[in-house]
Amino acid sequence: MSEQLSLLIEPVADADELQDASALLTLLDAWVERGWLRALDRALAAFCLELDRSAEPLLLFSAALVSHQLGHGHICLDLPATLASPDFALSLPPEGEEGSRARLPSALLAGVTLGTWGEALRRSPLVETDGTTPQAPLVLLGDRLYLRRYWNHERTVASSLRTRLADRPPLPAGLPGTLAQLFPEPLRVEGRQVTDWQKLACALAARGSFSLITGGPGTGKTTTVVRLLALLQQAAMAGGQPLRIRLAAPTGKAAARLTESIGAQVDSLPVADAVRKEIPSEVTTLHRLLGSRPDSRHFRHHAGNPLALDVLVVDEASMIDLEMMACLLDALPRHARLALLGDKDQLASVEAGGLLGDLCRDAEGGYYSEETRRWLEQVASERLDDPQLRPGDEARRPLAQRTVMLRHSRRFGSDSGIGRLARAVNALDAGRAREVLAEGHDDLNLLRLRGEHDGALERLLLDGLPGRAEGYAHYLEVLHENRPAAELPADDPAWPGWALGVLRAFDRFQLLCAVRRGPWGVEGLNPRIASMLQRRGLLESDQGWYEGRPVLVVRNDYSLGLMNGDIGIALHLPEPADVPGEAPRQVLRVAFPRNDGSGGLRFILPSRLSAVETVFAMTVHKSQGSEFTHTALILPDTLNPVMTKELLYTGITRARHWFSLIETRPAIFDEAVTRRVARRSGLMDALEVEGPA
Ligand SMILES: Nc1ncnc2c1ncn2[C@@H]1O[C@H](COP(=O)(O)OP(=O)(O)OP(=O)(O)O)[C@@H](O)[C@H]1O
Repeated sequence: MSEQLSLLIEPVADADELQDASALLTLLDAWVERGWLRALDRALAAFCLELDRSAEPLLLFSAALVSHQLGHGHICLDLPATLASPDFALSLPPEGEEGSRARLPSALLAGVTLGTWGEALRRSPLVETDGTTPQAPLVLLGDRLYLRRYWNHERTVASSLRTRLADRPPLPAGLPGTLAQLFPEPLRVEGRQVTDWQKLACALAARGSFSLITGGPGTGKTTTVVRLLALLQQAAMAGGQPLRIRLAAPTGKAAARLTESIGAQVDSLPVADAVRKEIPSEVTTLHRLLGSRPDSRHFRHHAGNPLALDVLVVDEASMIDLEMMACLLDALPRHARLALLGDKDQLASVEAGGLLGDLCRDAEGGYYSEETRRWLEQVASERLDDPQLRPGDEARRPLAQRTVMLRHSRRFGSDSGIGRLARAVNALDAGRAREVLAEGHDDLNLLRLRGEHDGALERLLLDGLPGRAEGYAHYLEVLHENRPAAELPADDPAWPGWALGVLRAFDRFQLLCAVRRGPWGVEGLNPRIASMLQRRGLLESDQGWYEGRPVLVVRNDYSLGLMNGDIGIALHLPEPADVPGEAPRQVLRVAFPRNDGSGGLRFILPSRLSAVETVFAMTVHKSQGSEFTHTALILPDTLNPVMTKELLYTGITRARHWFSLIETRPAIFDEAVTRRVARRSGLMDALEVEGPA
């Protein structure tokens, strides 16, 4: 054991890292060695000490923590939240090290108060507090400490949104008539006429140059946006000038899914063919839209070279991080309309600063001003009498006037087990969630494991829910049973047809994990599942590259056309024969969907893939933007900071038809339901005035 580690494990009674900079750096070194901090976090503290040799240890510690928080998706260090519960707020000890006896942030911060912390930061020349030290690497805004770059991003986003929120572009001509044309029938849910939020969302989005449409799975976000585009395009074409419309999503997988669902919806729009033709169904990734350049954080499109478009719709907006949003707003022409769609209750982006949850803070209550409410009721012929709605004031809540929450799920109605469970979890109601699990819904399945080697796990993962839902044996059976004859030439369409069938079959089941490490994390379960499948005779091997290995791309690779989140499967495929007439040689290649809406595939040699992981088990974070016919979520047997209701909600709502919850210890689920992600940013403070409307 290194000397630094032993220092950690035996807490030194009078060691006070907050009195001595070198003691602090030694402690940070030890945290880096344990994987508690990134080397980058420690380097920032050291850099601050280089800039100011007399920097106080508390300042250095704060710098390391700001950087650490960025790695956990928080764009700033929230001082009061950190002091209230240091270890939870900082996610230390990290996943897999629960119960560690190491020195914890709570021990270090025990004697620190909000007052003394703020004073220490304000005393430092490295912290800007009032705009007079533009070179300072850190910025303190109220009780939030930022790295300057992220503070700049937050300011860019806030100021661009403020400008857009104040815009009143000309209303599309004949708006009430077009709304009635696109929504011909009043909305009835369970026999009762209710407010048609889709129609209201179209109206609000047509009114401004920025709008937010949030809703859970199947609430009609895609339907709404297609009708919005029809509305805008019909009006523009009547004026002789079609709009340039672009659609985008944060990941390739989400873009592919949306391309498919938008295509189907555009076909059934009640508008003239000419209008329908001017509504695109191809959805691109944000990186492609902005023109990403290899090895650079900068995009081809920016304020100096704006995007050539009039309307931009971005789906799965919960996955957009702050930096991407800043780049997007920068590249958006001043006159263009932007609509963001997503589910505010999902986990935010892994990158720092998930925005959607923040921006939709008021969505539940509506907070429409009297003027907005009257305009909406008039233009859409709808009544806004939902008891959840609260009155608002445009000056205090300008964003609320551009936000609509869709409230009726057509996929998960009131009797759907998945829908009921998702709603209970979302409401942080553990008791209700337990009741739903016990109600015996056909689309829900609860498996409580009796120990690590309970055979029920293998049965569920391989065979699914017999007679109802598939497990992993299914796609391998498709692989083996539908394999084309070996003598078919390499260019025979049977090969891509087979590969596509295997990929589709794989989509029918996915195991999700809350954590990466340990026996119940992806690292423990991936090799276990491969060996289960090999023992069944469904895989030829469970090591290295083998036929049937499913892989997840974990980094964009523009040269191969692969995006983070793409899933491929290794298959033996024929090479063109060297000698005509000879049987083709079989080579292992990985089949990936093209994800461009074409339904095509690309086949890549395993040796060319550098950033892929086996994906029998996938983290919930990585599953965002995807849906699987049967989704199983396995929870670990210890609680850790990632276990929150957002994680559970995101996992549950990845299920299209069946959801299985696998518990390794019961209390973990109940505990996690009551905990929520506290993302800290100052964005809403910059946009809206807190307090009663
Ligand atoms: N106004 C409507 N009238 C009839 N059917 C609708 C309407 N809105 C939505 N649907 C149907 O409900 C289903 C879900 O709608 P949609 O795909 O638009 O929801 P979504 O919120 O985008 O879903 P997801 O969670 O998959 O992103 C679709 O089958 C769609 O055709």
